[in-house]
Amino acid sequence: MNQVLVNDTTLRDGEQAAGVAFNLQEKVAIAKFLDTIGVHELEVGIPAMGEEETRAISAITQLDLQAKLLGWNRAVISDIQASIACGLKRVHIAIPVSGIQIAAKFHGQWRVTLQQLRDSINFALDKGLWVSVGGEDSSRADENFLLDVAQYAQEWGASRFRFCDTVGILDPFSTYTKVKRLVSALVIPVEIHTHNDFGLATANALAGLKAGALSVNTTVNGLGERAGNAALEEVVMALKRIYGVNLGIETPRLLELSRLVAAASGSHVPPWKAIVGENAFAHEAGIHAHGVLQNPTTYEPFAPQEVGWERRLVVGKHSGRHLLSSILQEHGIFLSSQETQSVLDAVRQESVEKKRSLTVQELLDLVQEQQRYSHATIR
Ligand SMILES: CC(=O)SCCNC(=O)CCNC(=O)[C@H](O)C(C)(C)COP(=O)(O)OP(=O)(O)OC[C@H]1O[C@@H](n2cnc3c(N)ncnc32)[C@H](O)[C@@H]1OP(=O)(O)O
Ligand SMILES: O=C(O)CCC(=O)C(=O)O
Repeated sequence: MNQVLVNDTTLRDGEQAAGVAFNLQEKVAIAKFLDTIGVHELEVGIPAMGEEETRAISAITQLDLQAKLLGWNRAVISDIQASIACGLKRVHIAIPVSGIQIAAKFHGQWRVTLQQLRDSINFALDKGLWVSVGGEDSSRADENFLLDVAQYAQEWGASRFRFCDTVGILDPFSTYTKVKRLVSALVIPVEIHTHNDFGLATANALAGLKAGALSVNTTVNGLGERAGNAALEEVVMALKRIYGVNLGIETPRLLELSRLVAAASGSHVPPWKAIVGENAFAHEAGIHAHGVLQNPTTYEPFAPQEVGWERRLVVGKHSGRHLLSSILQEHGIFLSSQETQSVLDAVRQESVEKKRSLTVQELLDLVQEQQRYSHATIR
């Protein structure tokens, strides 16, 4: 897996998330950031969408980024002309490959579908473009038909084939089997594109890579159609930490990138989101905090700084004496075991009332209050 390339599609599939609409400045800022941290390839948008989108894509193509830039196209010549007009040198041409999609979009006329693909590949190659082909809905396609389309794409001059689990219906085992078969049948590299409808996008992306795909589509924060795509930060960190594959991406900036995309997309990242959620390195529970105070690796898969976080130890409903004492001692407060327990009881009560963990100041206020009224406490 050492040769894996990340082709991030935050600016295309990410932006397809319902309600998400980046402006030109946001698209440019995201592209620059992805490039700066070392993401290898960016799918920057869909030139066929019209003037506003082509202006943003053209602005990105003029940045002279290190990352390779790809425009998404239907198998339609005018789409490819729009990509050329943006200054793109690489085009992705998508074609539906499942019976369901060919029936709905091409009235079941698969020969017409293939002819359109051939014509658009020819057109793009004639214009000197690098061409990738995407099998939309590959996961639901008849497997022999999928192989035929991919082999035709290769024969007609495509340089890569994208296997798409468009509606996210695969699991890692079926992804592995299907992608392996495709990889074995082709000379050109395979790219894996997964969706998160069952929460398996990252796992499936990794399974595709294990099966021999050499390129993976990701989006920052897992943004994308419906339940989203495989998250860049998850794929990069899983490759680094589970498989020992370092892609050369500057991981300490992943949090900053996540915040940039969250702001531009107007979509909050859930606190429990892997890698970039605000609870990813927060510890409240007594047993965990006790362990982390001794040795952080007891409850952390890797150091928070590796992805831009600082560790947080917070007191709340589930905290225990060790954490409480440690925080208070940092503030010069040393309580007896009985006093600690009584502050802990008050912390639990207040956390339930506030429905959150407490700030350090709230904890200190509680201690002060407990000490002031200790004479009134029923023991
Ligand atoms: C799985 C994916 O994510 S695919 C990418 C999806 N992304 C988007 O749709 C976002 C951007 N899309 C758009 O801006 C518009 O849909 C456009 C500009 C591409 C096309 O807009 P419109 O001309 O208004 O068509 P509309 O979107 O209603 O319908 C899609 C058309 O593309 C055709 N089409 C869909 N996929 C393909 C394909 N891979 N190759 C060729 N034609 C295709 C459909 O059959 C339909 O054709 P028709 O107009 O001849 O019936
Ligand atoms: O590139 C393609 O072929 C389609 C990509 C896609 O977004 C999908 O199938 O989910």
